[in-house]
Amino acid sequence: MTDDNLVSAYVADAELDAEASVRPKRLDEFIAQHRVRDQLDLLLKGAMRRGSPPDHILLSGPPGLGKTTLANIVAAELGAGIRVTSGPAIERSGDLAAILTSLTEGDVLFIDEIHRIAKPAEELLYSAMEDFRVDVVVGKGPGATAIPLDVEPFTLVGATTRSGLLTGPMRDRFGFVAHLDFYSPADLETLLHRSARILGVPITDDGATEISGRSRGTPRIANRLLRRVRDYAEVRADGVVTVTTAREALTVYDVDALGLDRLDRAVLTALVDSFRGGPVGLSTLAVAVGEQPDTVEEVCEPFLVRAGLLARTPRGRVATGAAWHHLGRTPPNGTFAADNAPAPDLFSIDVDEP
Ligand SMILES: Nc1ncnc2c1ncn2[C@@H]1O[C@H](COP(=O)(O)OP(=O)(O)OP(=O)(O)O)[C@@H](O)[C@H]1O
Ligand SMILES: [Mg+2]
Repeated sequence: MTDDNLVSAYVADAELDAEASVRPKRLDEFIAQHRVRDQLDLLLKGAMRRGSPPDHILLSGPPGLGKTTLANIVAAELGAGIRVTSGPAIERSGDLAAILTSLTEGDVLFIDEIHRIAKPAEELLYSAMEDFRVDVVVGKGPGATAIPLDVEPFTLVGATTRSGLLTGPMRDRFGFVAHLDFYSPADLETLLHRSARILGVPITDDGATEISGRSRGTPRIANRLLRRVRDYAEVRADGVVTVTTAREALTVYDVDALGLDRLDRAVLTALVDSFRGGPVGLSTLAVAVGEQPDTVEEVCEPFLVRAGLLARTPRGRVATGAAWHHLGRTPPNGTFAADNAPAPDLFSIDVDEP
């Protein structure tokens, strides 16, 4: 992972091990998201009392907020085995049938990115979810026969960052749907203290506050910034993560006080300095920062919009008053939101569906 995507919500392969070391294993270690936690707690305890698997569970929400973590927690709380696969990995319905028929009673089947599952496999999944059986077609052409096979009662846990792309029939087959929201800075502070304890990193309260404010409401980013600040504190200071080491480290890594990285700031600076705040078209803006329009649109804009720094209007991209202020400039009169209304609540806006 390069410095440039230190605040990306997506996980890099190289950091999977680092993530696993701080991943909560049980529901009571899972920070915040109290509503989801309470509901899950009831669902799982109810099922265990009855001695039958709980309803199928759909977890939706932006990357890095804890869907995979919760899927594993569900299995751990049930004392069940877990099989893990993903929508893109299931290319043929036969692949899925093989997985389903090998499940043992009570297993959890976790399908990540379930919105990307191929259509024939999705249809097979319907009957497995509903009736715990699948029809496996053997042979081709007129001689093909469908052999019904039983599937042991199991719980499907599906995860998606794009719940809007799920088909209606798919969504209807989940008895429990949980939507994960962005975390408040206070929740991320709690999370950072927990991770620091596990990693054996001394951290002060103001150090945690400093990092939490730059983490874009996302646990994955908070943990990643903590690892980088730890490096800095160990190499350039006495190993303690304080407000000072956090600030210095994140300056080195180019993550600013709002969690914007170099490209985010380049976009805002171009908008403000070269286009007087806009409106300006996406492709013109992308050329100005030397990036592909897709990168600007998909990597930078979602957070800039959520943070109330950039607006997409029919005439193009516009810097808000908050963006001018963030760059230390005074917005001219008439700037979009130049009255500088309070920044929108960063953590309650649903950006699941672009
Ligand atoms: N509520 C939480 N409490 C503590 N740590 C958390 C919490 N939520 C997420 N994390 C941490 O954040 C990291 C990312 O979480 P996770 O992998 O579950 O995200 P995800 O929603 O599955 O992301 P993606 O959409 O990219 O698959 C994990 O390493 C986990 O340690
Ligand atoms: Mg995941």
